[in-house]
Amino acid sequence: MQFLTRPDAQLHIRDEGPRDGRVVVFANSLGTDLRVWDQLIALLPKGLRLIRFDKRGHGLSDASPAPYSMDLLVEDAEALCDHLGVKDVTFIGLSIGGLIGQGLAAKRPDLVKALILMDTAAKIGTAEMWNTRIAAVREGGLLPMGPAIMERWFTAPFRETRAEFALWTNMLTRTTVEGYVGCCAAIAGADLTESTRALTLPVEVLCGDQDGSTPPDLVRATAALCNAPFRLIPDAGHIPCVEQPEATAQLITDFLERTAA
Ligand SMILES: O=C(O)CC1=CCC(=O)O1
Repeated sequence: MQFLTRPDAQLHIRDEGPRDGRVVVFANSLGTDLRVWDQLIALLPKGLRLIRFDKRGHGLSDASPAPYSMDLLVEDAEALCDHLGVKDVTFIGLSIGGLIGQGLAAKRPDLVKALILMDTAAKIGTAEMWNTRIAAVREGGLLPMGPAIMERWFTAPFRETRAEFALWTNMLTRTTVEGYVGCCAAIAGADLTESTRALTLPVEVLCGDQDGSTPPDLVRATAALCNAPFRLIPDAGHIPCVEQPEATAQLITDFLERTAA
């Protein structure tokens, strides 16, 4: 078991692949843990060093008391890279993980040499929307809102035909309330428009064509903000790495080839 000790929490991490391989760091979405990358990672080229982590209150990581700030979540990712002694990483962030990636690339250009933003934006939703969700989760937990969230995460064919769908629902609804609302608060307070506009590293932006959480037009606008190519992934909702791992892995592989040292 690998972990990172932060002042107020132990974070579960996974660091796999050759030590001298190109480093790729993954950051998961709200309500998912590092297993969200399992199928995708199996399809990536061999020889990469693949680093993943569970955000606070997600997966096996400790849930420090909410609320969290985006600065804190970016510091967690920064501490992870510093702890493992990696620089020049390619950072792949899904949804809130993409916000973390944008924040880290702006704060520590020495750490991040290339960025893939998946189903994310420089600003996601409004503070009012997130505060409503925080209140609902504090009141009733995650179980009641599971079905509505799943409709945004996955397309109807995936929800209706794939036996594994129930397990992804479990992943969401078993997320700790503290970790979930803590991350909602971080999203509510994050507007990275200006710092993302100023990014100069290679960026590519991907989005499921049926993403109901960060719809394609929102994600496309963030790609335009940082002059990055935007690619739609067909037949996918908010979590293309689960729903379309082959297509997503191909796009990532192409990006890695284009940005090889
Ligand atoms: O819960 C959702 O609707 C999806 C989501 C928004 C931000 C994130 O990380 O996931």
